[in-house]
Amino acid sequence: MRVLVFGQTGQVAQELARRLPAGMTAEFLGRDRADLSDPAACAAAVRASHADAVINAAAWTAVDKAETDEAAAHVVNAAAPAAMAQECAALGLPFLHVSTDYVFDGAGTLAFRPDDATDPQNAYGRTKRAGEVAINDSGARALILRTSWVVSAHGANFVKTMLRLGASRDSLNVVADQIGAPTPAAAIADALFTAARAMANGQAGGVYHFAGAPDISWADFARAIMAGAGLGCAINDIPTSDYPTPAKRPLNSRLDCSAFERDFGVARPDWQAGLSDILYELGGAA
Ligand SMILES: NC(=O)C1=CN([C@@H]2O[C@H](COP(=O)(O)OP(=O)(O)OC[C@H]3O[C@@H](n4cnc5c(N)ncnc54)[C@H](OP(=O)(O)O)[C@@H]3O)[C@@H](O)[C@H]2O)C=CC1
Ligand SMILES: Cc1cn([C@H]2C[C@H](O)[C@@H](COP(=O)(O)OP(=O)(O)O[C@H]3O[C@@H](C)C(=O)[C@@H](O)[C@H]3O)O2)c(=O)[nH]c1=O
Repeated sequence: MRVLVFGQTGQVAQELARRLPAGMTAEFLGRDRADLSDPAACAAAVRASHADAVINAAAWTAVDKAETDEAAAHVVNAAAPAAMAQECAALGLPFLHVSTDYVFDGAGTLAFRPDDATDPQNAYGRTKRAGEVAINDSGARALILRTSWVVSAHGANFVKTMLRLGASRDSLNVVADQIGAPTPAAAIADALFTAARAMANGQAGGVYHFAGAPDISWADFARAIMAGAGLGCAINDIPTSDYPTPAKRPLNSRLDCSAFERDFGVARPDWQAGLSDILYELGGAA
C-alpha cells in the first residue's frame, strides 16, 4: 500500500516516517514540494502521486500568530485540505486529515464527542474548523482525526518548552484551569496508519477523536515533565486570566475518543509512557 503524506518536518509527519508499517510505502511532501499556501499545487500533487491513500499532516499550528494572519492560516488549514480532499474524491482515494480540540468552545467539564457542536474561540480553531467543513463537503471518503496537545522529541511543543525553561528557572507559572490530554505524535502516526489501512480496505471515514489519557491540566503536565526530566523547577498553578495570550484557549479540551476505539480498535494512548519515551529520546530522563 502506498501513502502520500503532506508534511515532512512536523511532529506527526516525522513520526509517520519513523513508524511506517511493513507492507506500506510513503512519500512525504515538505513545503518545498507542496506549499499549502498553493491549494492547486496540493491537488496536483495528489493527482500525480498514484497513492492508495492521502494523509495531511501539515498545518499552520502557530496559534497566536494566526490571530494576526488569519487569512494566510485559512489558506493552509482550510483551502489546501479542501483541494486535497476534492482531488481524493475525484480519484476515489481515502483522505485522512488531522484536526484539533480547538474547534470547540471549551465550555463545561464533559468530554466533547465528535458530533458535538463546534464553536472555535480563536483564529487557528476557526481555520481548522473551516478545513473540516470543506473536507466533509468534498465528497471524499475522509477521516478527520481531532487530537490535542501533541508532543514529541522533535519540533516545537509544550514538553520542549518546559524543558528549556525548567533548565534555567527555579519556578514557572502554568495555567491550571485548562484541562485536556497530551497526545504523543507517535501514537497519532500509528492511529493514522491503522485507519489508512482500514479505509483502503473499504471502511468508512468520519469525524473521530483521538487523544492521550488521562486528562490533565497544563500545570500538572508541566509538573510531570519536570519530574520525569529530574528538573527541580517548581510549577505554580495560575488561572488562565494570569497568562494573557493573543489567542483565547479553551478551558475544557477533553475529547471523547470511544468511537475511534470502537470503529478502528485503537485505544487512547497513555501519555505518561509517551512522555518517558520522549524524555529518553531527548536524553533528559532522570
Ligand atoms: N501541535 C499540536 O499541539 C496539535 C496539532 N494538531 C494538528 O495536528 C496536525 C499535525 O501537527 P504537528 O505535527 O504538531 O505540526 P507541527 O507544528 O509540528 O508542524 C507543522 C507542519 O506543517 C508544515 N507547514 C506549515 N505551513 C505549511 C505550508 N504553507 N506548506 C507546507 N507545509 C506547511 C510545517 O512545515 P515547515 O517546517 O516547512 O514550516 C510542518 O511540517 C496539524 O493538522 C495540527 O493542526 C492538533 C492538535 C494539537
Ligand atoms: C510556556 C507557558 C505556557 N503556558 C500556557 C499557555 C497555554 O495556555 C498552555 C499551552 O501552551 P502552548 O503554547 O503549548 O499552547 P498552544 O500552542 O495553544 O497548544 C495548542 O496547539 C495547537 C496547535 C493545538 O491544536 C492544541 O491542541 C494545543 O496543543 O500553557 C503557561 O501557563 N505558562 C508557560 O510558561
